[in-house]
Amino acid sequence: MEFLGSQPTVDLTYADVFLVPRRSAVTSRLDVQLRPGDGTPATLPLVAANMNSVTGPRLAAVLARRGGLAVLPQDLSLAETEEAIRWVKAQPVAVDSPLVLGSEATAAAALRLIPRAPGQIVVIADRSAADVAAGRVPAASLRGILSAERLAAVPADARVGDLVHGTTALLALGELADPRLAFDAVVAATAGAAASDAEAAEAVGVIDGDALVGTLTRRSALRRTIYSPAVDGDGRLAVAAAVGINGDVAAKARALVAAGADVLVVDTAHGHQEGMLRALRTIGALGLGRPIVAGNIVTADGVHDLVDAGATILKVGVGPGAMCTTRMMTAVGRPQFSAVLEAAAAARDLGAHVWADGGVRYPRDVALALAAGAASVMIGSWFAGTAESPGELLTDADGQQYKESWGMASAKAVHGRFGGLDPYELARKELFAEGISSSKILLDPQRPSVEDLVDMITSGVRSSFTYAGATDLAEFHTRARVGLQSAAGYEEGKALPVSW
Ligand SMILES: NC(=O)C1=CN([C@@H]2O[C@H](COP(=O)(O)OP(=O)(O)OC[C@H]3O[C@@H](n4cnc5c(N)ncnc54)[C@H](OP(=O)(O)O)[C@@H]3O)[C@@H](O)[C@H]2O)C=CC1
Ligand SMILES: Nc1nc2c(ncn2[C@@H]2O[C@H](COP(=O)(O)O)[C@@H](O)[C@H]2O)c(=O)[nH]1
Ligand SMILES: [K+]
Repeated sequence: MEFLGSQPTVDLTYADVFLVPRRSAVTSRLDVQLRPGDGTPATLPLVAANMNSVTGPRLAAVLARRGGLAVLPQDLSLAETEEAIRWVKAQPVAVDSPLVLGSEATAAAALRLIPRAPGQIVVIADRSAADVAAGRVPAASLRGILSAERLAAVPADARVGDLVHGTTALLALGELADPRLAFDAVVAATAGAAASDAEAAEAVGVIDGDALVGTLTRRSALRRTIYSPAVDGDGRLAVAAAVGINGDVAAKARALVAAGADVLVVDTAHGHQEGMLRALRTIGALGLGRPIVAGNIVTADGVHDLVDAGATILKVGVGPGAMCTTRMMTAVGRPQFSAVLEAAAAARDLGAHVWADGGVRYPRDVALALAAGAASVMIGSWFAGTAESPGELLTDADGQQYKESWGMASAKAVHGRFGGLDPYELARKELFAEGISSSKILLDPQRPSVEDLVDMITSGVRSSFTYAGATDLAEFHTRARVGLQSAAGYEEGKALPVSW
């Protein structure tokens, strides 16, 4: 990366800078390759943050299916994390995991599972209690597929079993191996289907033997032709898991890898501290054979010390997070663009990589983090406002759907993490909150799914690469030319939703 004009003398964040277009030989945005090349199985430079309001098994599976990676938070118990990893590993790679409801469920119950928005579907099946407990969906129990659009048009207490009409097209998983042919198969199977529920009519059930294993819509079949899933050595969806720096770090790291975690993230607010170095040496000595991400840091010194202790990827960012009050509480941190730039340069010299963590609100911020040298970009709050994040889907007084988010150093998170301690120890921990305890993250009605956000972000970033004349991340790192802008320059870049 180079600066347009002279090297800046103050630290910068994403809003301070812009990318300059330059002569390009890349003729199509679809020729761009977004692999982070950081030693993880990810094929996209996107990571979902290890926050309780962001990453759960459902979001992890959906993101990995498109090539991103999600980090299960360290606040889940070991048993919960192992169960989450097992669930992700059991999900289909080529088709979507089915969201299943019994016929007796109401439309309101279905709309707590999926938002009232385009592209959202639910499977209706009459399963036995034993099948429900085992997570099995016998193909014979399938009653049909309903879209959120249809569910939103009926009374809240309508039984979903009464709403399914006609038969759902079924395709065998074995016939869907080739992504391009699978798209055609979905189109052929749904052509001319009854259109009382147009969106559901464009979805197929996918069976393997006598079990329903997934669904596929035209959109998900199209996505499959564009993205490559992030998978482990056995071809199962990849997932990362976080550990803190306290407690029996070795036992937890070993257990997470034994459960199938593909990447370990050692995470604490102040990553450049002895406790972190100790934890990294302990984990390194186990020889687990997994990429080790560590943070958070914002300096080249931090990179040197953490890599020396065994980290292969550095998580960079102190204070930029949407739920984060660290800068206002402590004055500590660093504007994120400069933090990533310095850390990435130091990491490159050591053969290590950087994840830019926090402060991403637009696709441009992802492009700029990559321009600064990051291999991948971690997103928290933005992904909290999606159908797949773990929180309950809520509706505010204006009818807008939202989910709650909170910081991992907030009083709420600290209370959850240390609730088992005696009251005195808990009270001491609660003195140091550095995050927001409750925030409302609206679902974008046009982009309710994390996949919709991935589409939006990657299309922006692919385009950034071609403006810079880069076909892959390594070229983007060298070809990106960055200029400084005023606040007015930044404002000028925004679209105008109403006239002035
Ligand atoms: N990226 C960011 O800007 C930030 C991120 N976070 C996130 O919040 C979560 C919780 O992290 P964390 O609060 O570190 O909790 P942890 O449970 O990981 O514990 C942190 C440990 O470090 C010690 N410590 C020393 N100095 C500090 C400090 N300045 N801030 C925090 N701990 C310190 C603590 O001791 P003692 O409690 O006795 O001081 C404790 O032993 C993590 O996911 C973290 O990434 C939190 C803040 C900033
Ligand atoms: N200082 C704090 N930082 C926090 C807290 N919870 C999470 N985080 C950090 O934010 C990023 C995600 O950033 P976002 O802008 O995408 O939401 C996350 O990965 C953490 O590093 C907190 O309570 N305090
Ligand atoms: K902030």
